[in-house]
Amino acid sequence: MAFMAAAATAPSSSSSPLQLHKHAAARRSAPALLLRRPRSRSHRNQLVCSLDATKQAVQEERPAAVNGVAGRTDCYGVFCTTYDLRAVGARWRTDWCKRDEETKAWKKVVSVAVSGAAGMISNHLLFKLASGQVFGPDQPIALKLLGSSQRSFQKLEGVAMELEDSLYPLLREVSIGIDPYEVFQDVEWALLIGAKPRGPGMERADLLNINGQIFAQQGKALNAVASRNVKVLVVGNPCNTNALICLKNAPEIPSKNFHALTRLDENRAKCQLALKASVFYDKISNMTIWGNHSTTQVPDFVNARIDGKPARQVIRDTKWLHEEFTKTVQKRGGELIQKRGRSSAPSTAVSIVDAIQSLVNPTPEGDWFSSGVYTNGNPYGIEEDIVFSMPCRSKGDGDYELVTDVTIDDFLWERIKKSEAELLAEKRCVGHLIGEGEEELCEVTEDTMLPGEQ
Ligand SMILES: NC(=O)C1=CN([C@@H]2O[C@H](COP(=O)(O)OP(=O)(O)OC[C@H]3O[C@@H](n4cnc5c(N)ncnc54)[C@H](OP(=O)(O)O)[C@@H]3O)[C@@H](O)[C@H]2O)C=CC1
Ligand SMILES: O=C([O-])CC(=O)C(=O)O
Repeated sequence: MAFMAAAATAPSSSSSPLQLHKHAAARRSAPALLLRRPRSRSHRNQLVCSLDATKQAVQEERPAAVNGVAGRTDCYGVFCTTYDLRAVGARWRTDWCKRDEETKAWKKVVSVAVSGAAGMISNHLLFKLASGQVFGPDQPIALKLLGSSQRSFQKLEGVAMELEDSLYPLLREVSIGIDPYEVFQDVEWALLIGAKPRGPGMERADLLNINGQIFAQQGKALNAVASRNVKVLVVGNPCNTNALICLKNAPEIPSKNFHALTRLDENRAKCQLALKASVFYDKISNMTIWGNHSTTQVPDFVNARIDGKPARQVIRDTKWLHEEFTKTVQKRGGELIQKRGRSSAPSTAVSIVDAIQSLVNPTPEGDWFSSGVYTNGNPYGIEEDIVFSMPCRSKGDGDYELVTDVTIDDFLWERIKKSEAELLAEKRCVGHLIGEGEEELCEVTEDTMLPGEQ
């Protein structure tokens, strides 16, 4: 794993951050006064604004920065840059202390792991995370980027360099690696995006198996090294079953902390209702996606509201609701792939932001959001022990409760059961990954499709 540090409050220099680092490293052999860039506000206070700063800095100095090599925990780049205070001068010291004043209200750094960090979705998401858009403008962040192979390590370095060059003040640390046991150390959030796409000729069962292995391993790693209250959002497909595999392999982490992303589907459903009702998106509320993130998902127009009124009072076209709306949402991902040639990435990143924000902010009164969550005592009569998208509310503490005041009519129920059956079939395919039987029990149905597959 390699470390980098945010350039935002680094001293000004005509060198690039990487050059700056090399310069600092070159100076290291001289008995110069070196200061490693501190990572937290309180740490920075100690190092920069107190009289003992320089002494302590010299004691704390880490080994020379080295460009990252997979499997090594060396650091490079501006995140682990050492600074020569005498060279930088008094003016910079003053600025830093002033900045420290400005950041007094900052919270403790939140540590967020992202797998598939060199992929398309992460390409959008990481910059939203680093900017403060997700966790808030007073929330410094450490990003831990996970790739899958030696080959992807170089790509991760490129991603890290772009983060470095973005000068985000809240980005306190970036580390990259390919070993989940290293990358997930003490993380408070794990956004599991990395997964293999289904290749030509690959059976659905093969995809479940290949990606399932990834999520079994990552579940084990989270179980071993992550924060005991880590929140896990599984994006990589098939995300519901991957989330199930992940949580089953992490028995020491509450199952309730695991989510499969169905927020993109919720956003798509809101968009379609807004379009049909000719209202702005923010008028659509109480939108549930039931079930699997697949073409069997059930976008719920029965409980959805438009401008506070039941959707069916505003949209009188029942045929459209039953047929077109449902199918459009179910197949939106596939349609997009046909038009764009690749699966949705920016809108998925936005929906990941929405999903996190729904957990870290209180849900607006009377509203709810959808998430694929573990069915353990659910009030709807859905089979237990699967990951199923359902309506949730949060107090903003990272946790959620299921919403109980929903109506499930025959139309919804019939479709919910179909999605449930699909998830049960997927679960039978991954029995060997969750300690419940053999792969041979796998029988995938025609309906078992990702939104991107048609
Ligand atoms: N739930 C939802 O709503 C949606 C889910 N998705 C799913 O999200 C996933 C990612 O999509 P996208 O970013 O576009 O895909 P990309 O192919 O662009 O990126 C996937 C990334 O995952 C990495 N990866 C593969 N295996 C692992 C592993 N074991 N650990 C860490 N990283 C790994 C790959 O890099 P490398 O192999 O080089 O490490 C690659 O960088 C897909 O499964 C897609 O189907 C997409 C849209 C919506
Ligand atoms: O199938 C995919 O990879 C894309 C996907 O999940 C979606 O767009 O909803």
